[in-house]
Amino acid sequence: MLNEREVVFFSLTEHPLTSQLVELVGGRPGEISTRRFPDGETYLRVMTPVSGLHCVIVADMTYPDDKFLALIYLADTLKELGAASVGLVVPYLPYMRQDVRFQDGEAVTSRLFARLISQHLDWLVTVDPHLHRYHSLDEIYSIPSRVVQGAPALTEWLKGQTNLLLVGPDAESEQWVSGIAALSGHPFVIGEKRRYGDRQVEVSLPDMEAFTDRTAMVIDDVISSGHTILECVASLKARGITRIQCAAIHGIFADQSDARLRQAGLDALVTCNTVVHNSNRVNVAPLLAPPINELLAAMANRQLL
Ligand SMILES: O=P(O)(O)OC[C@H]1O[C@H](OP(=O)(O)OP(=O)(O)O)[C@H](O)[C@@H]1O
Repeated sequence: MLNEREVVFFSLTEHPLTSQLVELVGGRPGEISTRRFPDGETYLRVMTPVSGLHCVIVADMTYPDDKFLALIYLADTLKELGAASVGLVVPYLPYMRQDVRFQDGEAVTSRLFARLISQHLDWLVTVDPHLHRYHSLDEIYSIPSRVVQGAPALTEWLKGQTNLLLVGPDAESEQWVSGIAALSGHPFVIGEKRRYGDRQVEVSLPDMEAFTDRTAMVIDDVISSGHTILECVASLKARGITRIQCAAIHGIFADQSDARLRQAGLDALVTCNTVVHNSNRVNVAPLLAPPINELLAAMANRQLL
C-alpha cells in the first residue's frame, strides 16, 4: 500500500463510496470547485495540491454526456498540476451496451468512449460492466482495468432468504443468476428476451408450475428504463407467482422506473451502491479497495522505473 499522503481521492459528483475508499485504501480526500458558466460551459478548479501524488477520481457516470467533459477536464488538470498518475473508479461503467454496429452507420460508442477514457486516464476500476459481445474490457480499453463482481455480495444478502426462485430475464443474465444459484442453493430459471427498442422488450419465461409457492427473485446486471423487469413481473404474475422481488447490480432507474416497478407489484428492490439510490443494500466499497490498491502500487512502481 502507498503511503497515505501519496494518494488523493476526488469525487466528480458526490458519491458515498469516496469517503469509504479514502478509509479502506488509505489516502485523503481532495477538493475541487466546479460550476457552470451562464452559457453552460464548465468551470473547474482543483483546490488540493497534487504535485507528485497519485490521484483517484471516483465518478458516478450515469447520464455520462452531462459529466464527461468535466471528467476529462479534471483528469487533464490533475496531470498539468503534476499528479504522478490519475486513475478512475467508475462504479457503473456507461456506454457498454452499443457494442456493435447493429445498423449501417451507427457509432460503436462503447469503443469510442473507451478510447477517449484511455487517452486521459491511467487506469480504471469498475463493477460488473455490461460485457455482452466483449469478453473483457481489454478489448476496448488500452489502460489497465480491473472488474469487480457484485454477484457474490448480492448472494450474501440473499442467503438469509428462504424459498426463493431466482429468475434471469435473458441469456446474458445467466452468468450472474447461475453463479448466485450455485452459492446460495436456490433453484433458477432463465427467460428469453427480445428487444424491439430502447423501451420495448418482450420476456418469455419457461414453465414454472413447480415453483408457484416460492418468492421469485428477478436478477439482472442493470435496471435502466425498467421495462425488462416490468416484463418479468407481468410474466411471473401470469404464471401464478404472487411474491416477486428484484435484485440488480446497478439501478439507474431512468424515467422514474423505480416507482413504476413498485406499482407493478414488486415486494422488494435491492441494488448495490454503484449508483446511489434508496434501494442500495449491498456495499461494494470493500470489493473495490483491493484492485485500487493493486493499480496504485503498479503506478508507483512505474514511477520508480
Ligand atoms: O431496464 P431496461 O431498459 O430494460 O434495460 C436493462 C436491460 O438491458 C440490458 O440488456 P440489453 O437488453 O441491452 O441486452 P444485451 O445483453 O443484448 O446488451 C441489461 O442486461 C438489462 O437486462
